[in-house]
Amino acid sequence: MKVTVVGAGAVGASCAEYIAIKNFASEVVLLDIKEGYAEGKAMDLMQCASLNGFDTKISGSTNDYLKTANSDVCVITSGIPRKPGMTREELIDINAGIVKTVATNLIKYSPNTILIVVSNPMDTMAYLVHKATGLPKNKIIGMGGALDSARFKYRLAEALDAPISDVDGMVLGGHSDTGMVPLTRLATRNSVPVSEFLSEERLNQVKEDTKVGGATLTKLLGTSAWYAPGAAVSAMVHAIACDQKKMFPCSAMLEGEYNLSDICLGVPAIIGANGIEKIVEIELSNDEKTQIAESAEGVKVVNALLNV
Ligand SMILES: NC(=O)c1ccc[n+]([C@@H]2O[C@H](COP(=O)([O-])OP(=O)(O)OC[C@H]3O[C@@H](n4cnc5c(N)ncnc54)[C@H](O)[C@@H]3O)[C@@H](O)[C@H]2O)c1
Ligand SMILES: O=C(O)C[C@H](O)C(=O)O
Repeated sequence: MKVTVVGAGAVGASCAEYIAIKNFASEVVLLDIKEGYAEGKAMDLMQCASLNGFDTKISGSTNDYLKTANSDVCVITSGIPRKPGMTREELIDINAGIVKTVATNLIKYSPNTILIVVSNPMDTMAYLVHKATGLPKNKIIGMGGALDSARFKYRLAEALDAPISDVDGMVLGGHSDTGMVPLTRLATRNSVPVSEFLSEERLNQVKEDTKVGGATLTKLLGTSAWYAPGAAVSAMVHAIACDQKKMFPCSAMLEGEYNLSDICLGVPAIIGANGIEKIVEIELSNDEKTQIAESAEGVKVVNALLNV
């Protein structure tokens, strides 16, 4: 399994590190536009190999896409992150140009690759990659819901005073401060609905804290987060590499599912060797359906800013 990660910044390097530590990929290529940066990150990461016990070969490239040729999976993390006080949507002008160029370059050398889109505003960037590359819909996966669900579980465990491994839950909808739809109704602690343990008010607090998870970290860090984003991407790459058929909420191109079309939005999907192998349509309450529809409206407004 050969994986390329474009953008050797905070998220890209974290993603490469987690992929290597899990030892399922033979090769990871880090590519960045900044001269020598990806080579430096790759060398630093390779010097962890004997300490962390992995055999994955990590190499760096300054914008030379030939080195990415025949990648099975390519991850796009290139672009600018937000600063405190900004929304993800404000990144569109700069990131759309970067993501479009990067995606086009990647598929020139790896026409059969699966692309995982991370750069923000992610749902719109995934949509742009569909329009720019014409790859089949199973081959373009937007990463957002895996991260948002991990944050949801963190907040649920905090509220329950329980270990995170006791908790399960999922966040659908757009990867934005207002568009996320944490499914509190379906969240459980060891199969017991969390509403058995938490008041409606506390659950609403969990929901709100989850939705602003990225903004909270951006305020604390001065730039956006990277450890959990990197871990979320590596979990998805792992599912592809090992054909796990694991269900992740991810941004998928919809063609009628959830009554939506021509939009990439966070929905549950089975991820395996063929990328998005199935979009899972779960029964939602009327209130949840409304929230998903509103979330989709928000993403469509941002998509309309693209020249596609
Ligand atoms: N979808 C998610 O859940 C999620 C999570 C975290 C971050 N993000 C997004 O990921 C992106 C990266 O965040 P970060 O914290 O790693 O930023 P960063 O600034 O640390 O890294 C970005 C890297 O991209 C590189 N780059 C810029 N233009 C490029 C090009 N044309 N080709 C190759 N490389 C290029 C930069 O040189 C830089 O090293 C941001 O847009 C951020 O908002 C998304
Ligand atoms: O919050 C951000 O801007 C980055 C990312 O989308 C995140 O959720 O951490």
